[in-house]
Amino acid sequence: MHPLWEMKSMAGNVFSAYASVATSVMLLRSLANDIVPEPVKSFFHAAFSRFFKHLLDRFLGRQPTQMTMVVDEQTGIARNQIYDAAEVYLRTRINPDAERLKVNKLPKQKTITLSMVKDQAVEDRFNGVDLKWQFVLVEADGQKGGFQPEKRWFELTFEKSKKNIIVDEYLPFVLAKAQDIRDDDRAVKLFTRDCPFDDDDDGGNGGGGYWGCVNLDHPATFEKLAMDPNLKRAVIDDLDRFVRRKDYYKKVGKAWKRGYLLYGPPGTGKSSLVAAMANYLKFNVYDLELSNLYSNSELRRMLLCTNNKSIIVIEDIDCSAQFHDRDRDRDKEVEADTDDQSNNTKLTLSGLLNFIDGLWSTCGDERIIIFTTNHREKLDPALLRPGRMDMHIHMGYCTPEGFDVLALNYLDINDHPVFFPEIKQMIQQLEITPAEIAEHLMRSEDVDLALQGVVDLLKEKKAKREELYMVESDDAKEIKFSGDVAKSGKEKGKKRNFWKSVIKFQERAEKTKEVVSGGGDVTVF
Ligand SMILES: Nc1ncnc2c1ncn2[C@@H]1O[C@H](COP(=O)(O)OP(=O)(O)OP(=O)(O)O)[C@@H](O)[C@H]1O
Ligand SMILES: [Mg+2]
Repeated sequence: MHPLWEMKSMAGNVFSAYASVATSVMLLRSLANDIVPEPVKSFFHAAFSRFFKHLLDRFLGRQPTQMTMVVDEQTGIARNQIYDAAEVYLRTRINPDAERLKVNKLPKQKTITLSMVKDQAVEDRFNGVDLKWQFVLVEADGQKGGFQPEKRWFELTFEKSKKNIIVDEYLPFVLAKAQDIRDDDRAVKLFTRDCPFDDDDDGGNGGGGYWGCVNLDHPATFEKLAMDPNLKRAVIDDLDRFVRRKDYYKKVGKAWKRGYLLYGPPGTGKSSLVAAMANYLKFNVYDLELSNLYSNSELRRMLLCTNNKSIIVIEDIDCSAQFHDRDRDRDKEVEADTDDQSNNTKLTLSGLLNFIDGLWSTCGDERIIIFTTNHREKLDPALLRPGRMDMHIHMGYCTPEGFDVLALNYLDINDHPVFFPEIKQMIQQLEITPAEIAEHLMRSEDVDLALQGVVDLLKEKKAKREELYMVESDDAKEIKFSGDVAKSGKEKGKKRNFWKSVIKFQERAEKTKEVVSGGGDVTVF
């Protein structure tokens, strides 16, 4: 056959095949039209068109359909939480090789932060979805008529079909992550009643008018604490368990709070342990001085003005004279109740305990309450009852292991061939506090001189103790109270308030900073 005829007949075949397929499709369509209900039809129609569009995009090498969400800095007059969270979160996503970055540090921030510059983009990936954030900034403009303030927003671009994942999972993830980062960077605050400042500008009601606060820049950490390693581990584990058990507390119907009683001689690190706990958990500390309070209602008001994620510390609970006899307290309350003055009863132990157990249980999360005492034996049994304080922590005299921690902390040394064995041997035989040793370790920058100071201190102590033994049989009691413990100032009622000294120290540091930076132009508050 002539090739031209051959082509013609092939074209004819193709045409007739196409015509028959088209007829069948039309037939099927009209059949389907009659049988399949309208909603099902439109569902399949949308699904098929999406599928074919996707195939076509793939085939032509086109990007799948993207969508962009605009995250404005403000929503109306309020700040947009997603914008703020994105700003914080994206710091962790910025490519460190970027050619331009913004660098910031606020006065109360602990670390320097990097942030995006105008038009910078940051890529992210979440559950297999690729995302791109872009920071857009339109500078303030006073040229064309009215003043246009600076406008900032983020544009978040991703594959359109993943919108639900972004809204339901990714953005909540960004919000939570940003909160974690903020918590990490947050300076721990110390609240006391008569603090001269109130620099609590974080928008919370942590002060509530009753408390003044400063940043707690105390360097205490668990690593620096000289205490029994097993006990230290147990305390850290207990804190970890406490903070991660929110749901558990809810399930068993218990308030999410925990109580610790720290006891031991003066200078063994009880207050330092509280500061270490606060730094570890990033919880604020409220120093509740009971001697300043006169009624249960005042106490209740103060406690209600404390924030979640906080430690309330009541130092030297044994020194609060009114807290010795609970029965007497109860009698007083009954009297007051009959006078119809129940809200203004005198401050009592039962008032405190009731508040901790009752009212407070229903308002407030993640609270830790810590009592410290030098004399556990003097405490009201109500405080010691099992279940009242969840953990009793004994801070004891310095041990050889404790000395290792102190030497590393104060002198940066792990060992010393001459002094270490001698010091450790004497420490084992004596009752000496970490505070006393720390004080001597700080006396010189010269390692040998500092260690020699500790040896002299220990020898002196040893000699005194031997002297004490020699006369003990005559009149033990009298001699004991003329010894070191009595001279510590504690027994004489001149106890130094740890938290006030922290504030004083920080005040002094601030003033020194002003002198250095202000060239003599000092402002004294
Ligand atoms: N266990 C310790 N580890 C490290 N340093 C300690 C320890 N105990 C005391 N110190 C040092 O001694 C100082 C005083 O300790 P701290 O105020 O914590 O003792 P305390 O037990 O609270 O005493 P007090 O019963 O008098 O309140 C601390 O600032 C710290 O430098
Ligand atoms: Mg103390």
